Amino acid sequence: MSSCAPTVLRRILNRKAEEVAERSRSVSIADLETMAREQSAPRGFHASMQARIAKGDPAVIAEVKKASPSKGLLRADFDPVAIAQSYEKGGAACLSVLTDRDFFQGHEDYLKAARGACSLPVIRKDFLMDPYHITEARAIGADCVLLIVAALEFSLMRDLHDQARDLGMDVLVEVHDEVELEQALQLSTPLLGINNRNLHTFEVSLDNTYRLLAEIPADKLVITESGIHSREDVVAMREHDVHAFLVGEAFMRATEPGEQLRSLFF
Ligand SMILES: O=C(O)c1ccccc1NCC(=O)[C@H](O)[C@H](O)COP(=O)(O)O
Repeated sequence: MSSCAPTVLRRILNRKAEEVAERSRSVSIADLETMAREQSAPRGFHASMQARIAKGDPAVIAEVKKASPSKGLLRADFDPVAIAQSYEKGGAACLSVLTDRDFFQGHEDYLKAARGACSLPVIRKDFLMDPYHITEARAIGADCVLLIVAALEFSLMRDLHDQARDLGMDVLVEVHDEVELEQALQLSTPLLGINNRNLHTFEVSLDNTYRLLAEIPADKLVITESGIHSREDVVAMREHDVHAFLVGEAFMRATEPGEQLRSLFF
């Protein structure tokens, strides 16, 4: 492969732009707005995380993720309803559901099914890059959306943030390095994710969280994302005063994802 080959993040974003064009030909933004208004009120994603931390517990966002570009298929026996119920029983604060179809084998229906099967708030985990995506997120029932700084121009990211907030959703803004962090801190959302995975190279290092922590004001709720696999990882993060986690693979590979959550975190 030539060094000029697009990274997986670039390929995902190119596909997302095509997807918005395709989808808006079959479902108009006006139709999505109607569907969004018909949804039950958003469940408080930030509030659920805060409540766990206030009790001294870890706040775990448990991910419903069938496959990934870096690891391929994670779970052949994939039932979003059973997974959501298992996570709730295991002590999750919130769910993250991958809705991207082409790279993660996700689906919007998985979010609807998972949210309908439990009482937890749910983030739409996808590569959202258009106002259409934000309205669509609320229309399928999402309580929170992910905005990835590496994927968005700042002014677009700010507009998507404001749109999501106007729709009553929380926003998790995700960074990987210092430059991205500077942009993320210009948004008012309290939810700040540090991804330990470089989305261009797939390299994962928990040191990424430790390095960026010092630059983050105390009013932000820091969530460490990706590459958490053991109780030792959890203990080390908590020793650094990181109490919120987004975990996918380590749970998805377990027979009973919620039991795995409990054994890693409680
Ligand atoms: O997981 C991937 O391979 C991936 C590749 C390219 C862009 C994003 C990717 N993952 C998204 C995530 O951030 C993770 O699903 C999430 O943080 C959980 O990570 P893990 O616990 O390592 O499954």
